[in-house]
Amino acid sequence: MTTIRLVDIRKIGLGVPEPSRDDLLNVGRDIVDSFSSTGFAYLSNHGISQQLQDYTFTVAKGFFDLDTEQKLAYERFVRTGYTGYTPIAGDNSTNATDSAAGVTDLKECFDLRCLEDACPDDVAPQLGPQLRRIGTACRQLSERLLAALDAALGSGQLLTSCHRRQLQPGGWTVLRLLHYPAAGGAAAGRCQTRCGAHTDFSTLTLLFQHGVGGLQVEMSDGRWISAEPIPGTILVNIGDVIEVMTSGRLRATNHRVLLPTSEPARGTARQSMAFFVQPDQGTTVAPLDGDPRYQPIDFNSFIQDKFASVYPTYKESDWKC
Ligand SMILES: O=C(O)CCC(=O)C(=O)O
Ligand SMILES: [Fe+2]
Repeated sequence: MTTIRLVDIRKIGLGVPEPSRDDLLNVGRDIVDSFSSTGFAYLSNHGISQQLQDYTFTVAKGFFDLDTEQKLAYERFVRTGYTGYTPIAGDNSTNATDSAAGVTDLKECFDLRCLEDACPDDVAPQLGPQLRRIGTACRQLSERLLAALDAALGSGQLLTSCHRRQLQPGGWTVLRLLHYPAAGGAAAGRCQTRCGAHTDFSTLTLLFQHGVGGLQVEMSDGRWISAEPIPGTILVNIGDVIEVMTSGRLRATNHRVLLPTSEPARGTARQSMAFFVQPDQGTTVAPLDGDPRYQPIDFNSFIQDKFASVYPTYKESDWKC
């Protein structure tokens, strides 16, 4: 049976001041090995402290527990730009893949695009500072992972050099808090799933799951396997960018979070956090080997088309950070 591998990244984790080239290559190979079977890997000994993660989920919960009107004052693409709050049914993942368009996600989110962006300080004073703290750690870790992948894929400094603006003006990387409310009784309304099946539009995604599982990953034979949270690990997956770069040798894998059908799981809320590592503005992504089956992607247009397909409220205005 295929399972998602666990990769010990201690030698390139944030506990090490500067990883050696050999360690980047060796850990990169282990990660690529895991990606080639499932598109995912659990990373242990990454160096992002449990306390930092736990407190972020506590602060996030405080924000999501606010009144809807207070959260809607920061509605993404309506009251704010790329940093902001997405209400339930405001972003439907499945629409990006066309496979089941019209399916509505029972989730709400808060995204941070640039560290200096305004956050809801009046109603959630801890949210901005905490997102900046964990966002900075995620950026540092992703820089290590990109360097390891560059070494393992033989791409020189290609990945490293097109992700220099993470959470800064000119970058597309984003940190997203997700909250899937309890779905007991009528709460689910017209929502049919927690997060519809999709691939990520990212290069890589770092996913933090807060205790409650439900994430599933599609294998190449069409079976879905569970990606339950493993304490102390971060789950990382490939997005569309790496699939194009490697001409499909590494595939961006479909994944989803279903609404549980039975109690008490249905009545239990779920929280997660995703750090979507995405190329800087102005990047064109092309297959490393020039494979003509994969057309180069202008990432600015690519991501805006994706936003337009998942966000009913998306407008192209002001995409510069
Ligand atoms: O909440 C999760 O575990 C998955 C979320 C996800 O896949 C996404 O937001 O792209
Ligand atoms: Fe995803």
